[in-house]
Amino acid sequence: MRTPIVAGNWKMNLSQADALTLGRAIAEGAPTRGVTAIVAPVALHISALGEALASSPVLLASQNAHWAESGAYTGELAAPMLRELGVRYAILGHSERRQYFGEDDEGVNRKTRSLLAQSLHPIVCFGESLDEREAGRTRDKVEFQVRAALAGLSADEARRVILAYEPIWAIGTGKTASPEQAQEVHAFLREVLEDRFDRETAQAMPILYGGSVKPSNFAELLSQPDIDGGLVGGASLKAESFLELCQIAVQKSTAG
Ligand SMILES: O=C(CO)COP(=O)(O)O
Repeated sequence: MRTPIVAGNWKMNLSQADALTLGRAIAEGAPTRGVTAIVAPVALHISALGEALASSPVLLASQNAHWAESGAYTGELAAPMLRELGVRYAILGHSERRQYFGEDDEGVNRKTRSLLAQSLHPIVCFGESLDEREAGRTRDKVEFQVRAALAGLSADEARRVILAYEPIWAIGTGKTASPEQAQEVHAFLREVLEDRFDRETAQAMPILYGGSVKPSNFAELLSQPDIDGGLVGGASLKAESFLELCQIAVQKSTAG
């Protein structure tokens, strides 16, 4: 069975003092089993958070990482540097990075392949815009993005990747995809993964949903068979709601 995942993407929020307060509260309340809890602070705070979370079950993610191990890439973050600070995951291809920083499918694939080689787990984001959904192009878009991100990977490598379906129209808007809308896309992705790799790999890979996830809608989203967790923005910035999401995930794993 796939362990449910609750991943908090803090985006460009919180002073270091506030990030530490939040991190400590999450560390204190996080369940020790039944959920993989992950937080992604801004890079500046990763080191301090690493210490605050050290003896807790909460794992650290970066919001980005470069493909190279080091070199002349001003402003970028290398996987070995992140690993040194205890980071295990890196969010790649978030729609905000695609929109504002020119991240594209080719770059996401390059990062995915090199981060796997450098022992980080990529959390690969993708999703359709409102125009694409309304034009009936959701499946084409997500299939294209997922195939592009996973190009060149072996099945063993793919199993170390987390996918995150984030319909752009649902991010930060308060509009969540309905559980049925999200499940339809997740089930379709499972077929794409089976076609691309094999059935075991398709079943093993976690597919998260992201876009206005909160405690009031998470249980229903998670009750869908192909939704394995949430990539959470706004609701991850408060310990109470993040921990509530973790508890909902634990309920799913003990029930299923
Ligand atoms: O972009 C997101 C997570 O990566 C979703 O953000 P919200 O949960 O604030 O909609």
